[in-house]
Amino acid sequence: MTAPLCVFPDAATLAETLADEAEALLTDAIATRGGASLALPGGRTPSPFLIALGKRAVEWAKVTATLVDDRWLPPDSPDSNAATLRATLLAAAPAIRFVPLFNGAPTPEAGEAACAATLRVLASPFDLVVTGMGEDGHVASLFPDAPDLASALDGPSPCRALRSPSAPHPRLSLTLPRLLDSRRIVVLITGAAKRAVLERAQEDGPVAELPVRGILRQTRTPAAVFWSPA
Ligand SMILES: O=C1O[C@H](COP(=O)(O)O)[C@@H](O)[C@H](O)[C@H]1O
Repeated sequence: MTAPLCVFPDAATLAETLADEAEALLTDAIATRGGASLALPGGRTPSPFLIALGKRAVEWAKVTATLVDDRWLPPDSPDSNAATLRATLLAAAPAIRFVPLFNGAPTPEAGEAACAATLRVLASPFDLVVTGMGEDGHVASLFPDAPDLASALDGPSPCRALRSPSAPHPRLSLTLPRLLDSRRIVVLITGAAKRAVLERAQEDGPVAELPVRGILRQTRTPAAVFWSPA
């Protein structure tokens, strides 16, 4: 595995340590380039980190944030990743320029081209990408059982509409090349089940079987896995 595994005693320590690193990266980007950009995960695991990050003294008006993926749902849906971000980081730091993935089109397939156009005008590379991982090895919404996965693991588009028979809601996800178009990428996971998946991902096998391998194996972007037991 090229990405080191950083083990923390608990989720709170993990969250504070990652918030420290994110604060330093954003502060440096603002000082060096006048602005900073990051892409953030949905799901349940990242909330302590997003809350911790919101308490940091960053010049938030100079920060642009988007999501690594979202469920194709209106932003007030409780299952929307944008709703989670609004309830955590954006509640504490409303000056952030938030660029949602959901754009109101009836399906992610219908919204994909407009979303790709929006993403293409964002800064490249991101200063930081944080992604979660599911127990099937998916990162962002790169699900192993999504029929269109191959086109999201490779290819020029920054985002893809994806549907997984095992996941609720159709999705819009950053593609693997866009996720890796970052100065730093961190996979944020907790629990024994995900640690076991991570160990399986270190074995030989295709990226399409466990998409997290696409982050662990690459050498383009400095990567790490942050894990705590709970
Ligand atoms: O559906 C999703 O799941 C993954 C993992 O979520 P978690 O609740 O197990 O942490 C998440 O990283 C992704 O952004 C989300 O859309």
